[in-house]
Amino acid sequence: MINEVKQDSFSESFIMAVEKAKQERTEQLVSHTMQVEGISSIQFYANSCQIKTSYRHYWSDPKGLSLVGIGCARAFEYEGDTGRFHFIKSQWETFVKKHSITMKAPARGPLLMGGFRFDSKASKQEEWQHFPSAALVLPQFLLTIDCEGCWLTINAVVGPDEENIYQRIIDLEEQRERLLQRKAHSLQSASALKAYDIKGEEWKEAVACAIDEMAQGPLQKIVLSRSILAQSSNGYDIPSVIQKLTEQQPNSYVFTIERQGDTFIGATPERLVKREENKFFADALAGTAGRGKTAYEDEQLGHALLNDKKNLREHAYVVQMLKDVFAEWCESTEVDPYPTLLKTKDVQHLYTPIKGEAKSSAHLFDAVEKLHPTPAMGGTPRRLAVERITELETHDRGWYSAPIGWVDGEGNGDFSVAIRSGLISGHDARLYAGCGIVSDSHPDSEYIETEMKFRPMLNALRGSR
Ligand SMILES: C=C(O[C@H]1C=CC=C(C(=O)O)[C@@H]1O)C(=O)O
Ligand SMILES: [Mg+2]
Repeated sequence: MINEVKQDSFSESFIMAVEKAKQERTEQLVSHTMQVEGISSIQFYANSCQIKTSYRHYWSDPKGLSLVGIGCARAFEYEGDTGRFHFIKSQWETFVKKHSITMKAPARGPLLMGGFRFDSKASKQEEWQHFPSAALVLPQFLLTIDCEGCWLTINAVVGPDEENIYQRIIDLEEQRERLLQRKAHSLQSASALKAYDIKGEEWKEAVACAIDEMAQGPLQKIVLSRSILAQSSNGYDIPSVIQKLTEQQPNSYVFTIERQGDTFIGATPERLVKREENKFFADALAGTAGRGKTAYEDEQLGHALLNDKKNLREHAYVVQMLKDVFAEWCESTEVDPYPTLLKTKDVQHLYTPIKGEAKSSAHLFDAVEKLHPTPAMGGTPRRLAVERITELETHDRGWYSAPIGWVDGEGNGDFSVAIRSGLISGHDARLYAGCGIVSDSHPDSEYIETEMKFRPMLNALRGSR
């Protein structure tokens, strides 16, 4: 990897890499990171609308890390129905080794952003056509904002037969200047948003059917989701929607994955797994109540949730699964004995974080594969629940409730599960929300729970506060 830190040495690094590629007859990675000032992640994203590209990624976590990836220096994609996690892992490991990638700090420098489809075996519907079974991208431009500052990385892969070198450098430098322009993005709200229920009654019937099935076993829990369609006559201004989500959902991971003009976007409160060297972190987040209108009412609702048998059962399946999986590859695991509450603007959840120290060099993608889907997204037993989801749901989940996130050149990274989300294409936004169904669930109250879970996206699309 040719990586210079001098502020304006990108063109030198690029030329050196081309020379090396010609000498060694093999491709080279140029990755150039420099500190920048005075640009916000949303401004950067908004500026990227002037650049023609099929790939845009946004990620911000509740602790203050933001990543914006624009363009694609290399795509790692897989469309098959088995082995996708292993495929992506080995391709990225080979790439990292070949280019001797090292990081200056986690998430500053070469990293992948993207994710996976919920179920690689389920048949894909038209609306998800641009979203493969696995798709992670090394962005051409990456903005990293962390607690220490703001960095811009330019990544480019050059080959031995590279031509028009100077033109490529000029183009990249011009794009960099455009991305860093400091003019405030004027926020827009989508006017006249209309939301349509899709097959709501059918969904309740599917929930009732799952409850009946549980009486006979072996199905113990299943997460069933539904979809609604929101339409706006103006279309949507994605940077404005991101801005609303970050303002309204500070306890969530705000993300977008844009591919060929379609944008998968959301604000999820649920981490799947994070790796920091040999430490792994995961969240059990399942069991839901609404928020109160007053502090007193809110506390009452939270207290009732912490003592509600049905919600505690929904939650316990997730905690048990995380414990079992962590026990396989961690030598020590820490998990609280009782759940606490995690509150977002619209709902409160039962929450149990889990932490483990890996025995040996476990890879983040191995953890993602073992954990996905947890019983907060799929059910128990896992394989049966996923099969029944395909049969009982009437829409294609696509990337909803699937692992999305980032991984860097040293294997550190963070994946969440893409809930409280929707797929925007032109004037249409398809939103998704699901609920953990157990034997003492009631279709009508689960329906109300999905209505609460649609609110974060509906409010952000409307631009309301
Ligand atoms: C599947 C979703 O939520 C999951 C995460 C937290 C709480 C859940 C619940 O209480 O049912 C769900 O398991 C969704 O928001 O679409
Ligand atoms: Mg629930």
